[in-house]
Amino acid sequence: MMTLQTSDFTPTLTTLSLGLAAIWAASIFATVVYRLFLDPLSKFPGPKLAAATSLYEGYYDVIKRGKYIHKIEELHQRYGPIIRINPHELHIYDSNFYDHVYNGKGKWEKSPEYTRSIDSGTSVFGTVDHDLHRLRRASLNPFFSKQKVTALQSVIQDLSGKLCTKLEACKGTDTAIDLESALGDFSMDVISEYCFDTKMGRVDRPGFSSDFRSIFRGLTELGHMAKLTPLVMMLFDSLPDNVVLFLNPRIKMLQEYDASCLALAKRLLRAESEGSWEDKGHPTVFREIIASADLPPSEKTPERLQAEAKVIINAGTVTTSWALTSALWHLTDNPDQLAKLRAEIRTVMSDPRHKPARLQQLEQLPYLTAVLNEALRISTGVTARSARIAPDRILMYDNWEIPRGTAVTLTAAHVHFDPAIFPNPKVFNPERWVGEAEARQRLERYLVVFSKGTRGCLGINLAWAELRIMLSNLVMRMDLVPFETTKDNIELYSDMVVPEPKNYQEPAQFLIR
Ligand code: HEM
Repeated sequence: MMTLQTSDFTPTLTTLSLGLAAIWAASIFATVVYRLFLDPLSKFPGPKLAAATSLYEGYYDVIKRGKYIHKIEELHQRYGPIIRINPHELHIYDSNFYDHVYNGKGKWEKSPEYTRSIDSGTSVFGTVDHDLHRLRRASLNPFFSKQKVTALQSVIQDLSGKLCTKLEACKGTDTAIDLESALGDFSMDVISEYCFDTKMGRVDRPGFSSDFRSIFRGLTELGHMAKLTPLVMMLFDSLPDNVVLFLNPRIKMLQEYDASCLALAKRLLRAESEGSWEDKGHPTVFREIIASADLPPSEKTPERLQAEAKVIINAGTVTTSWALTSALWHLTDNPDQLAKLRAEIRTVMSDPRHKPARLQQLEQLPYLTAVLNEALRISTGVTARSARIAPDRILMYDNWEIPRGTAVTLTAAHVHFDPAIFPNPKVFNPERWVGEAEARQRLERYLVVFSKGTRGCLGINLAWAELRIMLSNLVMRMDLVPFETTKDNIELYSDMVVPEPKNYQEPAQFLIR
């Protein structure tokens, strides 16, 4: 009788493996050949390696930690104002072209490569399709209008007052405060109370040992890897909660927040279906979505509401707290500017502890606006490239025809540091925003920190209200003195979705005097 030996299989398995490897290599070869010679984007300048594979971008962003933003600038100097920076994306370095791509005219989609680095596609932020985005955004817009923010300013005032009182308790002590985290706690409390009528009580907690900075900055670490392959986020999302917690125990706070958003969404949906909805007079984002007559039931599931809550809190906290931290560091570094700012605020706030100024008064102060414009410019908000795609038309840049459906980006930081628009761009100079209305408006066109157009920031009015109220209360109530903190803790060094300074492991710390 014939016996079957393991070795009888060996040639077959080897042949099979080799065959598969050959098919895989051939498909990669074909993809590269297509990208380099046949793809409509192949006519655009740029390094061939970047056109052939996303690993080129990955090297700068994953291995060298968020440095593609600077490499792209270098590539523009070599190849010109429009270049292909990865197999699917064109990048333009021309501040005057920003609002040709980021605007509200015609259909604009987002690129899935970008959105998947932050969101699974269920929230307004992560929506790729133009029409679905319009529908989702329309239900939220009224809630974030200027009128609504002005009406709900007491939420911001109360929390700002609480944080100032807590900071004042450290006056004259040697407690060094991680200001970004303290301000992050404030922003998170504002958003959860303003948007969801839920108190997180982060400012109320004793002490300043906040987990805010490590959590939110840590969240962006996966972003660049997720851009390279969808598998990263799929894997991360499919991990059970306790595994995620084991890998990063600090994430607990966000898990609890996610769970409470889901519970709240379920409660409200149940109340709606039972007709027991109790109107407490404080609108919430969830209620706006549930009440929207235009959104179909599939848009009102608890999971969708939860996704919206998550993205709003993520988008609104690190950004606002970083802009404030940057403003305060630069002001302490420029005592003349701080004195000028205080003199202006004093005209509407003679007793900061007991009678803080109203938002409408603060909005009339030109130097306060100038300081914040400059802080927003130099701190630059979001560093991630957010591509826009015109799905139905050819775009023109100079004599270049950009095929329909192509991902096109400009980088906000390149505009904010363009010396032709902002001379000495690395210098904090609020004075550049003071002057004739016409010149100021011209300059404001280039402040793109909130992006522009249909996909621009949803929370811009809320952000401005927080910035004005918090900065004016802080500078009028105390002196902040940087502690072991230099520009290396503040200046943009890497793009980790949000700006990251060189000394990113150490927070910007301040003593209170
Ligand atoms: C200084 C503070 C802020 C800055 C610099 C900022 C910046 C931005 C930028 C650049 C975008 C566009 C991103 C993209 O193109 O993909 C954006 C979108 C968004 N922001 Fe803000 N943001 C700030 C505050 C806020 C606040 C306070 C909230 C909410 C409470 C918020 C909620 C959102 C949402 C939901 C989106 C997505 C909008 C959409 O896709 O329709 N942001 N933000």
